[in-house]
Amino acid sequence: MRIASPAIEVENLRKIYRVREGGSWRGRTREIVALDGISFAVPRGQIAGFIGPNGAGKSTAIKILSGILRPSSGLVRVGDLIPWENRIAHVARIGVVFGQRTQLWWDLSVGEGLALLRDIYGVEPDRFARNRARLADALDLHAIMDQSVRQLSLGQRMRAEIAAALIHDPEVLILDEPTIGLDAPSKLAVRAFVRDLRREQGTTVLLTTHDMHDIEALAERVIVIGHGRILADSPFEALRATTLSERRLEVDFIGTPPVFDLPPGAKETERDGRSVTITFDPRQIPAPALVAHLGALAGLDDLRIGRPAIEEIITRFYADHAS
Ligand SMILES: Nc1ncnc2c1ncn2[C@@H]1O[C@H](COP(=O)(O)OP(=O)(O)OP(=O)(O)O)[C@@H](O)[C@H]1O
Repeated sequence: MRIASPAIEVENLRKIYRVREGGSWRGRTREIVALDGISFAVPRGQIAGFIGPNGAGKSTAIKILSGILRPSSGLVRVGDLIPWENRIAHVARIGVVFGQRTQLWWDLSVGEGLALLRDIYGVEPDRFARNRARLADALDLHAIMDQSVRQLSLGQRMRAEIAAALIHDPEVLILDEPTIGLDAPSKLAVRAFVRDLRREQGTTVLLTTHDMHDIEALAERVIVIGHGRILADSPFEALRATTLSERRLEVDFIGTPPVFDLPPGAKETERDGRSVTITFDPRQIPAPALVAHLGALAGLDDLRIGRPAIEEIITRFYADHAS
């Protein structure tokens, strides 16, 4: 049996930018190593998060994957094609959404823009009609089909951008900050759409975002990049587990909290009015044992166990690898 090749393969990818010091053509050149030999593969049908702090090299990698930029060395295959060598065949197989800039034409209506893309990609009329109707339903575009892109709200424009990226049924969708600047309902709509797309069409998705809720909602796997290198590549839950096993217990008392001892593995980190926050390592002291220990205290009113927020996990992860 032939094992299907991954949708995206990246091997030892390097990109070095050469910039002139001081901007003058006579100045000395300086090298910026944006990608320092990254490797990863995304299997067909997976949603992979691609994250990292500012300047990590994400945009550079995405530009190479989209065929916009040539690497200095290394190998990339997207659906068995080398993006910068087979540009025309490559763009027919991928869809790209850049949250920060539009791919549509400002002066055309959404419908006209989709028709232009039909001609550019050579999508047959039947398939175009089916895709247009499906995307208009799923992304709620009917009311804005005749409106020019210039007049759209950011949320409407992002929905139109996603439709434009998918009108030709690409196998791979690259999303670069697809929820940036959107309000909460629009973010939820984009996430729900991407989830359905993967389930119904089996599209492979590479998702770059600084919104960790996008990652938590969508990515089965997270590739973390920093200083042009892969820092981690694992299921999101594994990243959470290796980064931080810490849990938090908030304890409210009816009056002023008493002073109390804690078992090993737990420590008091905050006292505020009637509440005390305790952080603990569940490998040393399981939550039920800690709760039982506190249950004996007088004046106990309420207990809440929580995990650190996802932003905190990622911030600590970046900080641990900052050198
Ligand atoms: N055209 C360019 N010329 C020179 N240096 C560049 C160029 N584009 C990016 N760089 C540099 O390469 C490094 C990686 O940048 P890149 O834009 O890929 O990072 P990023 O992870 O996308 O960051 P962000 O989250 O801020 O968008 C940075 O040091 C950046 O200054």
